[in-house]
Amino acid sequence: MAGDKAGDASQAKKQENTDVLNSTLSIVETALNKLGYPEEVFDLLKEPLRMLTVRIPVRMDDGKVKVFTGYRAQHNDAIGPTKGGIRFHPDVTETEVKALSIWMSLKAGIVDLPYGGAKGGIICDPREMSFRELEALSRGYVRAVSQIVGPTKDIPAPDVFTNSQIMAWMMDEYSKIDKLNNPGFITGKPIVLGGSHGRESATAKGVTIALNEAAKKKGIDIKGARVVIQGFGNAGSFLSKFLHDAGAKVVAISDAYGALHDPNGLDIDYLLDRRDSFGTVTKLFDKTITNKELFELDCDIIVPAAVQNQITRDNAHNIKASIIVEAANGPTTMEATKILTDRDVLIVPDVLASAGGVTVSYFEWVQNNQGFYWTEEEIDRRLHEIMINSFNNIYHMAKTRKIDMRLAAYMIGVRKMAEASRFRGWV
Ligand SMILES: NC(=O)C1=CN([C@@H]2O[C@H](COP(=O)(O)OP(=O)(O)OC[C@H]3O[C@@H](n4cnc5c(N)ncnc54)[C@H](O)[C@@H]3O)[C@@H](O)[C@H]2O)C=CC1
Ligand SMILES: O=C(O)CCC(=O)C(=O)O
Repeated sequence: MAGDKAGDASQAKKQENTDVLNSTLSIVETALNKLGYPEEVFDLLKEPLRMLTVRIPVRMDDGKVKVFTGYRAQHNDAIGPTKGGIRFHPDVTETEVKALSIWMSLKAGIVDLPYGGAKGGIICDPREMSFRELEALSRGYVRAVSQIVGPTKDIPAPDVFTNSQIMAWMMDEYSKIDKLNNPGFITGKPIVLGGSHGRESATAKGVTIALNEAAKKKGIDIKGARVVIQGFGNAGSFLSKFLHDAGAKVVAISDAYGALHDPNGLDIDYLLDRRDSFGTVTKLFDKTITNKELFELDCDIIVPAAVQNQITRDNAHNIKASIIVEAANGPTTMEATKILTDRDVLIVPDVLASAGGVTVSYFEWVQNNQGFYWTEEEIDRRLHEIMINSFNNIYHMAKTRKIDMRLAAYMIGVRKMAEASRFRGWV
């Protein structure tokens, strides 16, 4: 028995930590320690203030009722209402939603929005559901969480496998419950329902700005730079277009089913034309490579824009890029971050690189509240200014403190929330 236990222990030691909540908390704790906050601040921030689990019955097209499980985590509302997307994905877990809500708090801190973080998720596979079933699920989720959300409480938005149509159904359902037309309840809506110009492409635009800044630091010219992008959904597809139009060579893209590679650069406009609404395109091709092979391709820049834990200690040593810009939430493990940083690969962390989405969501909410709408040029100008300042603050802190950009981003992201919690007398 003792021998078995020793074997189990060494096995556990060998396993890489891919628990996103656990990893995030260890960086939050380090950031708070470095900023000189007492342990009680970490104690407050290590769990969402509220975590609601809901069960959503939906009558499916075959006449049977299927009950889905969903979550809404509200991390910290010391600064203002909480904000964050809703994910529809078969792999959603309570732990993942908690981690995602903490990342939202950090993003809001980094780009200095008057929000705390939140996130929602439903365990489902929308790729296998009809339009009608998806509408029923979206409306059911809003009814289930309606007590804790609202334009001055918690404002949802799109994330993986959710889009402006789903936001529209959710807004309509909330407006019925609230007996008011309430566009500020949710962001990422269609423009005709109070959506903002530029929200659909905002995450990718923010990533592009961060990528450009990182390339300047590394002395890489975007024109001709070879870029690999994982994920061809909202973030990945717009990003491929922006980079292609800027003269970069997008040599590979992927979706959940595989990847396409051409060392001479892919025909991005053709692929954009053929992708479906879930960001799937590789199924149309015979010659594909795997998502695993994708990360080991010859290239200058990699952008993971799909799901978490894609760059791990198993592939970090084989990565050839000198810049990684994290459009996805949590794509790189802590061990991989260390391996890559030691190899002088510049990692622009998710909480900075992907903050363009929530920034333009904030603009959408402001426009809904004031009932006066801005042009796309206005949105772009404001987004550029915020992303460039945020990038440079974090880069500067990383350089002066001799730490990686992830820790620097966490230090900047957590500070305002910790201060607001202190002023309120919570800690
Ligand atoms: N949509 C937004 O505004 C924001 C999105 N993000 C993050 O960006 C990432 C992508 O989100 P979206 O583009 O909105 O999602 P999406 O649903 O539009 O697209 C997801 C893409 O990832 C691919 N994918 C899904 N599972 C995969 C897997 N296991 N392996 C490889 N590829 C897989 C899909 O095929 C699709 O191409 C997520 O991590 C999300 O949290 C971050 C900030 C804002
Ligand atoms: O647009 C928003 O409010 C949230 C976007 C989001 O979920 C994210 O940044 O991960």
